[in-house]
Amino acid sequence: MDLFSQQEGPIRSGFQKHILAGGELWVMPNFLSAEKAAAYYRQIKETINWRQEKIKMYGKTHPLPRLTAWHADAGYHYKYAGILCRPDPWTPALLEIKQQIELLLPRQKFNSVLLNLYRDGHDKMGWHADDEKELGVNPTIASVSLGAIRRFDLKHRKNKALKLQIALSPGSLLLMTGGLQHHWLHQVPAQKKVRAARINLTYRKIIGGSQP
Ligand SMILES: O=C(O)CCC(=O)C(=O)O
Ligand SMILES: [Fe+2]
Repeated sequence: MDLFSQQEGPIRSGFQKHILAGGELWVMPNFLSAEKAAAYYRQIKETINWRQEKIKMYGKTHPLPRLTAWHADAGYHYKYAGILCRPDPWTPALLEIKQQIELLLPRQKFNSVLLNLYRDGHDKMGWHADDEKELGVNPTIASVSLGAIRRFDLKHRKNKALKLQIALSPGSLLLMTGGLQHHWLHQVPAQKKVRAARINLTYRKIIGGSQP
């Protein structure tokens, strides 16, 4: 049994299945055409109210090394790294992309998206798992990449020999599901030679809308 076990044919064959040690990672490199990906990149970069969040570590505050935004159905707040995100409403582009992903995954509906803007190769995201309790057990997370190609690394939490590096190109769709968040960590490392910006959209399903 895996994410596409009841679904043969063109949808499944558009995906590369990468790992299966306790979790599943699927990549569809050509989810969006190059033209569509470029148009969404421009549109999203310009229309989103990007925020510079700060995190507190050892009593000191640091700016997050990327800009972020949180768009969701009304009432779906999200808390990570001590940051409380109040939802902004869906924009047409974010909703359109969500619907295109849901066509591939008929049993999965998302109610939120976390946006990350890596302004250049200095911006990054450290090792973590998307294992907040609001996502439930074994969540399916759908991640769309736009703009610059960046590296995406995964490592198994216990078995140091299990690791994977992939390049996420614009227009690609990556799915993380099964026990992946439980058994693996992921990161987007700095790549200081990269000059261009990258936008990443991670669609999620938050369980139980919470008011702060
Ligand atoms: O930028 C990416 O590809 C990863 C983003 C991510 O891991 C997250 O938002 O939790
Ligand atoms: Fe993540």
